[in-house]
Amino acid sequence: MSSGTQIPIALHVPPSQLEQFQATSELSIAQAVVQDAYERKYDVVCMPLTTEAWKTRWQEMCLTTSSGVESPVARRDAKLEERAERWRAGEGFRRDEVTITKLDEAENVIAMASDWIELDSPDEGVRFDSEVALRQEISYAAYLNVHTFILPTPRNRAHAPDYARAVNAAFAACGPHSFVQVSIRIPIFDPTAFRSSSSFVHAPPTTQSVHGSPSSDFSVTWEMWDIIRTACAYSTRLSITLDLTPPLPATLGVLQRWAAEPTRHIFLPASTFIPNAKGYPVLTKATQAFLRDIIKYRPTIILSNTAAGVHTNGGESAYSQYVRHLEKTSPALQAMETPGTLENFAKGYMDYLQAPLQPLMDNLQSMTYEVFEKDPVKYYQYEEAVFRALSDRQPDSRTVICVAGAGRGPLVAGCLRAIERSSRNAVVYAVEKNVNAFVTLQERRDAEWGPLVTIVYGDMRTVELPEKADILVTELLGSFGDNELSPECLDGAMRFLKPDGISIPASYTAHLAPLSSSKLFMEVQSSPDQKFAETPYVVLFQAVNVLSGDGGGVRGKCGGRVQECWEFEHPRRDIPLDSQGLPYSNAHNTRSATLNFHIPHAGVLHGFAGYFEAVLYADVGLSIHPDRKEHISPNMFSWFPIFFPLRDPLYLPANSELQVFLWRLTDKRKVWYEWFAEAFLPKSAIAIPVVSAGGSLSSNGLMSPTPMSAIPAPSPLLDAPALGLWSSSAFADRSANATPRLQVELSTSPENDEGENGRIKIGQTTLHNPSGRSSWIGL
Ligand SMILES: C[S@@+](CC[C@H](N)C(=O)[O-])C[C@H]1O[C@@H](n2cnc3c(N)ncnc32)[C@H](O)[C@@H]1O
Repeated sequence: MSSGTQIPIALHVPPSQLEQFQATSELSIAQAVVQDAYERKYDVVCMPLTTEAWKTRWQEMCLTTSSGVESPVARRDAKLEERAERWRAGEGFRRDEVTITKLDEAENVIAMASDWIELDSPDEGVRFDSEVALRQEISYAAYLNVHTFILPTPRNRAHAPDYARAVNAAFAACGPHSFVQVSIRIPIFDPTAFRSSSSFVHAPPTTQSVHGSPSSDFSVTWEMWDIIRTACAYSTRLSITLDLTPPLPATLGVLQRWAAEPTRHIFLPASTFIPNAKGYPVLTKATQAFLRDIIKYRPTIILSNTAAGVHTNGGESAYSQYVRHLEKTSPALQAMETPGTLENFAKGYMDYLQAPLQPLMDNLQSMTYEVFEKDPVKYYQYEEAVFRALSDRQPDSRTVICVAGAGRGPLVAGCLRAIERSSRNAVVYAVEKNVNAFVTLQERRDAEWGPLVTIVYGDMRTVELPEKADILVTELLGSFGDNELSPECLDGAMRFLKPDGISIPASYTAHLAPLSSSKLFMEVQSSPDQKFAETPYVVLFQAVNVLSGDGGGVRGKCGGRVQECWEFEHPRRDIPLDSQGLPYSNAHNTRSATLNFHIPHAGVLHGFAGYFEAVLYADVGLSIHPDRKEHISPNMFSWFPIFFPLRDPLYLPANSELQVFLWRLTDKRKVWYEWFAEAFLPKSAIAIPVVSAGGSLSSNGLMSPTPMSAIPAPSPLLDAPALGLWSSSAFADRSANATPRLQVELSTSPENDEGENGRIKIGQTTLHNPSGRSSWIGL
């Protein structure tokens, strides 16, 4: 058996191999199969629930004609028809038709439904009789407490809804107290390779044989899965057994979509392995990379046909050993085991929806501060920013630093270290409105900090300081930058900043990407209250897929994979202020974004991922932007992304465009977000092949680079060193109130410009959270 941390490896025992096992006085056939697998060092057995005897009886009853020949036209024997009718009325299995009869035989067995069941047969009669057979099998599996029941591959796109409806009905057949998990065996692509050349035909036929046009589209099997899980209302008891029998496509975008689905098992036959130079079984580079990544979800790997000598060297154990090698060298699993990484820190938080903090309205607990303070990266970046700002000041100057929202004091300590490193003359004021944290600040002032630090209790929007500050240091940032009301708090704190004073952070931006995730959608839907589908959450994403691609899309009008929504800059000197130095209204903190995303592969939109990036000072910053964080603030784990859910999923075909509208709105008491999206299909996309995230398929089917007609705006932080624009001296030359970031015009190609007429509207979401009815942040 495997150790607790290893992923389980199962042995697939097909119906033909069951015959090799004999029942003895001590062991039933099922027990003999399981014992044999243990001896061969497998953890679990994957075997059929039924025998050949059941197949034979079903075929006799449901397919055979009086002449014994399967024929749609011949008249059926009246006796057979009567037998079939009695069976349809609810007759069960005979003892020799099932492989398992006792509860203890079912432990450590993944059961497979009869592989001849054709819920999507072109023949209506076969479909209905297959459904009766499935109900019988699944209710028997539930009776025996089988934990997982794998259904045969859907083979016929044209009848995928028939398959889906039958699966949903089968769940009901198990009864309300069953926990049996149903897994659909799905190849990543190319169902034609799986299409049985001799589909059953019921007699007499009631419909014409329709298979739908053969398609090599990578999306077909995923589409069938999407129909099934939608018909089953995203049941948590439904999962995927991903069948890696056909070779994997090389385009990552196609593979990524399976990461956003509940893939619990991977079916990996010996034939998928290729021989290495010494004849040992190994996997192609694409399959290796795919498995190394998906292994982080701890699927059960079902190995098949490993004893058949498909490869000349290594023997049967070489396949499991190779899987273990991939597991050991999986970067995702390694990161989870390495202290100091985000993955290690957040092991228990993956894909869990958390309500964002409201540090302005609520007083944080000491435990919450304790968790923040475990992240050395954030505090180092702040210290470095203050150090650079101090170093840019005259050596003989006196600097007043104000840390507003000091919490338990880690930024104060960072400022003191920066003062020492820069050898500047400076004092620190620490402002905090959390009465409880203020006790900790008093303690640290007395025990650690001494006379350089003055602590002030109060709200930075109203408190008075004895002198004005040169540098205002705050960390009021949420996962989306402004969602913990940093803009509003800083408006108040600007009263005590000198006219030429600076804010750390100088600016922050919010970024968005369209996201698919069954898991997150199911979590949101688990509450009937619509409020939960209109609330942004903080989530560490794992089983998700970003649906957008880079490259402008078919019309050349789309932006990048992750797009910037808006920006806040501090200090902002263009706002009229009242006699107390406060803005008259909060209107200047409203924002709106209209973003156009290219969707290269078909997918289901479940919501949006939100990220932030902040310029602290010069080129020192913080980022959780998925493509830039590792360059700007590597291994920082203080913030997880934000998730804006959708109330209903929105299907997006390959090469579609998604236009997203997001608003940050405000009244006197609160701030809230509203969101809405529309889907379009470019007219010219209807005739073109699938375009991948990183390139396009040319007419000969080979990859060619995508023409970059629209480029994403570069990061102000990332691009700074490369362009040499934001060195400290270059920044010092800029006007004091300008934020150091680049403005880049998005270019579009006029020859592709078809205007609004160039695309057809295909769908939209509802408006989420109108007037902040479900979620808001209190001022
Ligand atoms: C995210 S915590 C950061 C704490 C600390 N600076 C750190 O980095 O560990 C934000 C802190 O700002 C405080 N805060 C939020 N709004 C404030 C306001 N208007 N006036 C004073 N303090 C505020 C909160 O109580 C909280 O302690």
